Amino acid sequence: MNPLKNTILKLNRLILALALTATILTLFNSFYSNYQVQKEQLILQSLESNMAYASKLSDTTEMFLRSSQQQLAFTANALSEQMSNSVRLNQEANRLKYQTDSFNSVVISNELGITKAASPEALNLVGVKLNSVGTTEALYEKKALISAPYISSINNLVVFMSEPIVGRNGDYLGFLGGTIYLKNLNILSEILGDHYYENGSYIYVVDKEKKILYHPNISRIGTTVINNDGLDKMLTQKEGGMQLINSQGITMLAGYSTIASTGWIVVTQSPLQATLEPLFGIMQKVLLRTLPVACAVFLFIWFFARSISRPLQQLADKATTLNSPTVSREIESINSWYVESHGLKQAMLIGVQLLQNQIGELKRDAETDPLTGASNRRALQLTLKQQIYIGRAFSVLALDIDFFKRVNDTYGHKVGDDVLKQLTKVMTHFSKAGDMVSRTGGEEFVILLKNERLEMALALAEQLRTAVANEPFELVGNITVSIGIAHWSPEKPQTIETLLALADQALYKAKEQGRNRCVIANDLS
Ligand SMILES: Nc1nc2c(ncn2[C@@H]2O[C@H](COP(=O)(O)OP(=O)(O)OP(=O)(O)O)[C@@H](O)[C@H]2O)c(=O)[nH]1
Repeated sequence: MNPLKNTILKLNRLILALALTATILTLFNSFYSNYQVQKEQLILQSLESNMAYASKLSDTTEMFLRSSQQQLAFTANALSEQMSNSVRLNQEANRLKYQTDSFNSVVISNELGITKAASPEALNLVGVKLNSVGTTEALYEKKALISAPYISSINNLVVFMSEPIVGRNGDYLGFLGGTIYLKNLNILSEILGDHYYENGSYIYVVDKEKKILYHPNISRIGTTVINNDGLDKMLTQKEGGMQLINSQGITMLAGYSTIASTGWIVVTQSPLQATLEPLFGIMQKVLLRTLPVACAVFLFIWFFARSISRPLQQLADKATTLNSPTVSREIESINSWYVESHGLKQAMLIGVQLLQNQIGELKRDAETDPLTGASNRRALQLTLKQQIYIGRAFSVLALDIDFFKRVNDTYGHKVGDDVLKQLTKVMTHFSKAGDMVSRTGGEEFVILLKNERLEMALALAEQLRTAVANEPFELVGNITVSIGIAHWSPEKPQTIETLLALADQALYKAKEQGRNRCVIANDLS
């Protein structure tokens, strides 16, 4: 087992991991960016609509205040010669109170602050000297005023609007005042309350001292806003939008606008959480739309990466079986469709060719006798093994030159070598395809004959012996050989050693019997 296989990641898996990681990261990135963009968009939209709303409401309130002030101014002017006419004063007070919804109550006071007329009359203020913040300020300032909120003499939280009454000669004759009861149904609550909407959004109005003039929660009217991290900025910047945490600790998206004549600030705000509520649905849609594309991208990357890795993997597989005889053909059939894999394939093919040539050469060297070119004993052993393994009958001829020593002694070793080479040629000429001529010793040879019958082997041996005897060898003339014949058959199987020993024995007999002859071995077993 290859231990590397357990520790090193397979290219296929790496590619799969790469494709998966790339897809997930892309999906996550697109999802996250989308989420951020959508969130910012929703926040921006909410801020803008709250700003527009606050601006519109502050304009409306400003218009109302101006028109109320004009009404007071007009009436005050009309009363400049009527201060002693209590009937007329009452009429004007009632007209101002009932003709419009501008004021919850109306008072007309003289230059000493004593009430000359009041509406509604049930207040019973006529003849009373008013000491409230609004009336005192009106008497003191003697000009058109809108007061800060305060608790009135009849215990109402109010804002007091007043206009001085001036005689023809410029004498100060008193003032005409209209009161807005902040905690009761009033013109402000009508203007602002109409626009109150659900989902936690609301409108409130504060004055410069952060005192609440209008709030959908009546109990908060008249209280001072604390723990609101945005209000200070609103007071300095007059108009705009911001994210803030309100006094209840809720994150709000607020639009604000200052009413120019009073410095009051109209704030319209919506909870961040409510604003972002549609985000979940939007992101679900985004996910549903992105997912199929992401899957397609994943499949594409995976398929493409696999196509890139396939030839490399196939070449790597083949690299482990370079000694296989079919490896060249198998490498050839690999589809190397891009330059690098093609280069690798060519390099492997050249390598395999070189390797196989060298293996072939080494094999030949290892199995060949260098002098005669015949097979050596090792090659003979291998072929005999194969032959026995196949189980088909065959014969072996053990052949030895007669009196070869004399040849050497007479003509020299070199001539002896030439005789050995020429004899090998004669034997090769007589052997058929598949037969094998091998040199097993100095001047000893073994011929493997793959014919099945012993008689055939004997006949061939005789022909060979005769041919050698008739063959002229240069300088030496004629030589003879003796041959021992042994046979192997599946019916009488023998080991290689026994078979060769039998052939040698037969050869020995041939020598004994006078040489230049063929002898069949007796069965030793
Ligand atoms: N030239 C040459 N001679 C060899 C080689 N190998 C062995 N010989 C010689 O072969 C001769 C064999 O001699 P012997 O074993 O006495 O046999 P022989 O003279 O052939 O006599 P018999 O076999 O009994 O007929 C020896 O002189 C060896 O030196 C070789 O490679 N080249």
